[in-house]
Amino acid sequence: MRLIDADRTLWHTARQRLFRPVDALFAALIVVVAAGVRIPEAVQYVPFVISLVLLGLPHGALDHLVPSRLARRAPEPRGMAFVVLLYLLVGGAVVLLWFLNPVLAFVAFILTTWFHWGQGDLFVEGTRSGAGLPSRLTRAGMLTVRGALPMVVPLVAAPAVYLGVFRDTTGVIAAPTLDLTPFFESELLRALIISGLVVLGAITFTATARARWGTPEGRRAWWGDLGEVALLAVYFAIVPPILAIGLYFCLWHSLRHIVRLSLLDPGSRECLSAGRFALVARRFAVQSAPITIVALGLLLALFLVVPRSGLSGGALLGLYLVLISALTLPHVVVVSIMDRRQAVWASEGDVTKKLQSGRRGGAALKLAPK
Ligand SMILES: CC1=C(/C=C/C(C)=C/C=C/C(C)=C/C=C/C=C(C)/C=C/C=C(C)/C=C/C2=C(C)CCCC2(C)C)C(C)(C)CCC1
Ligand SMILES: [Fe+2]
Repeated sequence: MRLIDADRTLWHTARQRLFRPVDALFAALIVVVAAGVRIPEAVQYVPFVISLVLLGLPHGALDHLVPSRLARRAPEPRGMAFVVLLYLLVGGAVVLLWFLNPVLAFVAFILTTWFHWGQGDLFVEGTRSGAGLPSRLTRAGMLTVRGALPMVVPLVAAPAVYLGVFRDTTGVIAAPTLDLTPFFESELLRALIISGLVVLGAITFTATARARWGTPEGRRAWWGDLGEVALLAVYFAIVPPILAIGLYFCLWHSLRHIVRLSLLDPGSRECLSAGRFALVARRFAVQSAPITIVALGLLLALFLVVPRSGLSGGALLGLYLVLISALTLPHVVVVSIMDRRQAVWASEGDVTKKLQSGRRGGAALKLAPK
C-alpha cells in the first residue's frame, strides 16, 4: 500500500519526533531491567493511572467525531448518534458478559486486544513507505504478529503476573469459578505458543520481504518493521508486564492512533505539517476532554456497581480493565470503519476505484504498483 505523499511525509516526521523517543525509552527500560534493577510494584501501575487522563483513555474519546472526519465534514449529529448508540449497545453487552461469565469475558478481551493492537500497528506500518504492503493474507499475518507481542509474550515470559491480572480482573465481578493455574503454568503450552509466533513471524517477514525488497525505500521499511517487532518482543519478554503494557498502551498504541486522528482534522493537520506537536496535543486534549470526563464517570459508576471492587492496586486495575474492555469493542468497530475507508484491507482494484471517485477518507492508502 502507498500513502498519499503529504501524509507519508507527516508520518515520517511523527516517527522521527514522537515514535523514536518512545523506542529509545523502551530500549532503556530493557537495559535497566536486564541489569537487575527491580521496579517497585507501585511504580508499575503509574502508566495505567496516567492513562486515565492522558493518551490512553482519551485516545478513544473522539470516536464520535470519526464518521464526520472520515467524510471531511463538520461534526454532524447523525454520525455522533451512531457512535453513541454503538457504545451503548456493544459496550453494554460486554459489561453484561462480565457479569454472566467473567472468564469468557476476560478471554474475549484478550483476543479483542490482540486484534485491535495489531490493527493499529498494521495501519501505521502501511504509512512507512511507498513500498507495497503485500497480499491481504500477509497483512493479516502482520496484524497477528504485532497484536501477539503485547498479549502473548508476557504470557510466556511472566505467566504468574498474567495469572494475577486474570484473577484480579475476573475477581472484581465474582469469586473465581475456574482455576486456570495449570493453563498458565504449562511449559508445553508456552513452548507451543512461542514457536507458533516465531514461525508466523518468519513466514510474514519472508512474505513482506518479497513485496518490499525491490527498492531501497522498501528495504528500509522492511528493516524498520523488523526492528520494531524485535524491540517489542524483547521489551515484553523482559520488562515487568503491568509496566510494559501500561506504557505501550499510552505511548505506542494511543499515540499512534492520536496522530492518525489528527491527520483527519484540518486544524491539527496544519499544526502537524508545521511540526508544532505541542499545539496538536493541546487541540486533542481540548477536543477529547468532555468525553474522557464522561468515561471517568462510567468508571466511577462501575466501581459502585460491581460486587467485589476493592482498593488494592490489582483490584483497581482489574476494574479499569473491565471498563476498557467494554469501551474497546465499540472502539474496534469505529477503527475498523476507519481501516475500511482508509483502504487498509483493500485490493489494488478497490483502492484505484476509491481514488478515482475521490472517496479517500483523508489519509487514504493506495497500493503500490506491482
Ligand atoms: C466515544 C464515546 C464514549 C467514550 C469512549 C472512550 C473513552 C473510548 C475509549 C476506548 C479505549 C480507552 C480503548 C482502550 C483499549 C485498551 C486496551 C485494549 C487495553 C488492554 C489491556 C490488556 C488486555 C492488558 C492486560 C494485561 C496486563 C495489564 C498485565 C499483564 C497481563 C495482561 C496481558 C492480561 C462514551 C462511552 C463516553 C460515550 C459514547 C461515545
Ligand atoms: Fe485503540
